[in-house]
Parts: sequence; C-alpha cells; structure tokens
Amino acid sequence: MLVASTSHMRYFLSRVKSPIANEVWSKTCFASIHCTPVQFKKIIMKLTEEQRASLLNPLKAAGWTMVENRDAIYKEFLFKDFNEAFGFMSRVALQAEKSNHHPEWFNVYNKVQITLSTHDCGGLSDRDIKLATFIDKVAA
Ligand SMILES: C[C@H](O)[C@H](O)[C@H]1CNC2=NC(N)=NC(=O)C2=N1
Repeated sequence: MLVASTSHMRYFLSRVKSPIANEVWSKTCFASIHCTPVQFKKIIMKLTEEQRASLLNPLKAAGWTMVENRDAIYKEFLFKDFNEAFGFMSRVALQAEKSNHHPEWFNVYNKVQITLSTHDCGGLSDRDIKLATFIDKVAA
C-alpha cells in the first residue's frame, strides 16, 4: 500500500487550518489504521516466494546469480575498456539516484561487479528486480 512520505504529510498538515479539513482528515485512512502521519514512511517488502519464482528466473537466465548466505543477486560485466565501463556505471548511477535504489559495485578497468539487495528490508525487493532489469538493458 502506497503511503505518503513523512515530508509530504508534514507539508499537508502545515497547510490544513480549517476544522472541517481536520475533521475530514481524522476520518481518512491514516486515522483508520491508527498511525499518526509522522509515522508514515514507504514500507519496502521483501519478495515473496511466488515473486521470486517469476521475477528472478529471467534475471538468472541473463546471468544474475544468487549470492551465497545473503538474499542478494550478483552479476559481472566486462566492457571493451575503462571508458565503456565507466560510461555504463554513469548511466546506472543516474538511474540509481532517480529511483533512490543503489547498487553495491566494484570496478577494475573494464570489469564491473554488481551486487543488488535492498538494505531497507534486509533482502531482495522489487526495486532490485527493476534495477537489475535496467542494468541489463544499459549493458546490452
Ligand atoms: C535514505 C535512503 O532513501 C535509503 O537509504 C535508500 C537509498 N538507496 C538504497 N539502495 C539499496 N540498495 N537499498 C536500500 O534500502 C536503499 N535505501
């Protein structure tokens, strides 16, 4: 369930002055689930078993592997030279910033080693699937 971020909630509450709006507000979903707005933050869920079966297979077929003793995926990329490798990393970095989801990676010359996992939930989430899919498109 998508919930507003804390900063959005603070802004909304700072603009709400009228008692009517407050009345409406108290009857919205926030009150119904007994959370105060300040507690709201997007909750990232780990992939379910069903999601893993469907979403990880295409990535495994593309060369991603499960990391031993960790709920994470790993892939190694080789490029013509450092320039190509760094250009790849630059594009991935921009997407990581845009999606607020960042890889764990290591680069030596034309090789880039990438591990993906979601720290906020302690394992794989749909954000890792989306970023891995994007990474494969950029590397193609
Ligand atoms: C505060 C910031 O939104 C979080 O730390 C984001 C940043 N990038 C992230 N990247 C990854 N891989 N996992 C996260 O949980 C994560 N969380």
